[in-house]
Amino acid sequence: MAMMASSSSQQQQQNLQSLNPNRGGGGGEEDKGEKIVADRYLKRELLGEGTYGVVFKALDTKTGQTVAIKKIRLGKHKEGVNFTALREIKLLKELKDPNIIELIDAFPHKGNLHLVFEFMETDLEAVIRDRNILLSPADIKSYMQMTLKGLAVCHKKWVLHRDMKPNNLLISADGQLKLGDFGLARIFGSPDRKFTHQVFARWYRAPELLFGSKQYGPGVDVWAAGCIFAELLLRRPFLQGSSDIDQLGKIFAAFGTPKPSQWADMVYLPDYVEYQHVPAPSLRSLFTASDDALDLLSRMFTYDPKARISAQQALEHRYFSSQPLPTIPEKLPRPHRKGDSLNHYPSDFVSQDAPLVLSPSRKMRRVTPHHGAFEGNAHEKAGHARDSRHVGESTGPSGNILMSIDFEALHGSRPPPRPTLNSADRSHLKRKLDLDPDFGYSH
Ligand SMILES: Nc1ncnc2c1ncn2[C@@H]1O[C@H](COP(=O)(O)OP(=O)(O)OP(=O)(O)O)[C@@H](O)[C@H]1O
Repeated sequence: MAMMASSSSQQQQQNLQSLNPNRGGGGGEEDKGEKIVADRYLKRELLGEGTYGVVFKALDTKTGQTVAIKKIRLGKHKEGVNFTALREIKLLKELKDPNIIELIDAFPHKGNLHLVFEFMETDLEAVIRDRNILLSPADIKSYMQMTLKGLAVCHKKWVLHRDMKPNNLLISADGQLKLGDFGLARIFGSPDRKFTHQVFARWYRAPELLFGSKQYGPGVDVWAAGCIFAELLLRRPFLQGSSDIDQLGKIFAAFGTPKPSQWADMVYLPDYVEYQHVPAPSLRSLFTASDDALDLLSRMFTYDPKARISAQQALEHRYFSSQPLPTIPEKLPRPHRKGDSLNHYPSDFVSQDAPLVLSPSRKMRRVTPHHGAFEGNAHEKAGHARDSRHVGESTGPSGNILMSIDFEALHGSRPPPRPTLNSADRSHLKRKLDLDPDFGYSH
């Protein structure tokens, strides 16, 4: 339901005005030029660039509060933000909860939509990457509890996140974790697939999405939260697929290829391809965690989205009521200053023996330009595998999962050798996952 081009600009501004009834003036905000930001928001430094556009720090002169303004390129939405999007933004403004980042304001300026959020000191990715931070089981429990609380509130209102990953889990000065970017994927469409950001989002994607499901639900966020749980335990991203096919391969290597009895609807999904059977190793062989933690993790990683635990049920799991109780947010360890840990990798970062954090630096993630070679759904990436509808058979004599990244195009060099993943060799599985793709990020 795109807004009609003829009335778009004025209508958009009138609608956006309605998002912020406190702001004076009518539909002529763009005429005021730069002042529209300065009228209320004193622009400070650039904080970074994400999937939807740049984010800068600003001072809200009305309240004295420091805020983060996300400037959303309307790009393909040149005809304006559609009415559905406006309704959704309004809904997000009403979504107030201690574990959801507050959308304070929304307004158009110079053809961009500006979303004003409360300013947050750091994010969970920075915490996970900071080698100076020791995360106790109680700390991990606390971060997971806050993540699930935020999710449960949104799911209760039928809002999905769809882009859960550690850098979207922002942390305030008092240690509260808040879900950021909520609902943006639904409002503005899936993040621009040409940006490398998407590559990392894949690591958190649920199997039903990788198989092309169009009718997915809150389970996709719970799966992603499971990946974040795993990442907190391992201190590195858990399932780092290099393509959608490879992502599914890694999921199946970790949890076993799903049997029809586990997920009957799987075969009907649009991009379903058959994988060679791999048995499930025990979770205990992959994670060092309590029985309660592993039980919850396995419920969050349940294949059938209908059988997967909900965010609310997860909060009621005994993991959260058993000892040790979650650390109170103020006492949680955090990096000293935003970005510090990211700019100064400790020497053990490259050591083979140390737990490796394999995602690229934030800088690279923000500004790396289009690399379409990364993208495509499972169907497309299956290539000849799709023709036979049997990935395990079609990927070579050893049955290796198809690798679809053009490393030469990306980095001008061959990728480092990669381990194969659909071997059923349990004893080596954990090591294989550990070794997995440091595919040239440091190039
Ligand atoms: N509310 C906020 N307070 C402080 N910094 C923020 C806030 N929101 C975003 N940022 C910072 O702005 C930068 C860009 O954020 P943005 O959310 O647009 O993208 P991202 O999270 O880096 O990547 P992606 O778009 O893939 O999620 C990041 O450094 C992020 O930490």
